[in-house]
Amino acid sequence: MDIEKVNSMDFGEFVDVFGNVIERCPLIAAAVWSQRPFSNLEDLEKHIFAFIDALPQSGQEGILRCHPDLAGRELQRGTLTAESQREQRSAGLTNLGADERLRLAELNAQYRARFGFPFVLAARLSDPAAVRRELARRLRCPPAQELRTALGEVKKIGHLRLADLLGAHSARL
Ligand SMILES: NC(=O)NC1=NC(=O)NC1=O
Repeated sequence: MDIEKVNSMDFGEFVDVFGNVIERCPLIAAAVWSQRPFSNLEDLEKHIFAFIDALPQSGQEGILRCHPDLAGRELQRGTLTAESQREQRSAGLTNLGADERLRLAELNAQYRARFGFPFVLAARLSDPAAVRRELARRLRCPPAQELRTALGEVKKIGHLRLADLLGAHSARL
């Protein structure tokens, strides 16, 4: 899909296509649509990220809370979005042993209790051991710093999903 096609989309089509670039936050695509035309993938991505950066902290935390836990209940129940299912599978999280899954659930619960939002990490770039290591490490970070880190991961996930949608596998992360 080229950027001319993107710029020609009406509101409904644009939100249909880009509504899950940021997990379960179609409002972001809806808000960004009115800023078209976009010069290229990077420009579209820049507008999506600028919307996130401009939100108050409560809004940013709301975006994080739209993310399903890694190897959590939604994965077990099969209620993940298609993108999230693919990402979690590619990270090797769909066939963990019971003990590994329990360990992650405990760490996720500790993380959520401390920060008030779920642990978010671009799973596609990761694997079970790295997820556990990062979760244990970030659990000890100061809240303000952790919010920034988590939003950075949301952007990495968004970048990868956009690149898939527009077929431009840009190397930059
Ligand atoms: N809590 C999360 O990090 N969730 C996710 N990361 C991904 O890359 N996909 C997800 O669903």
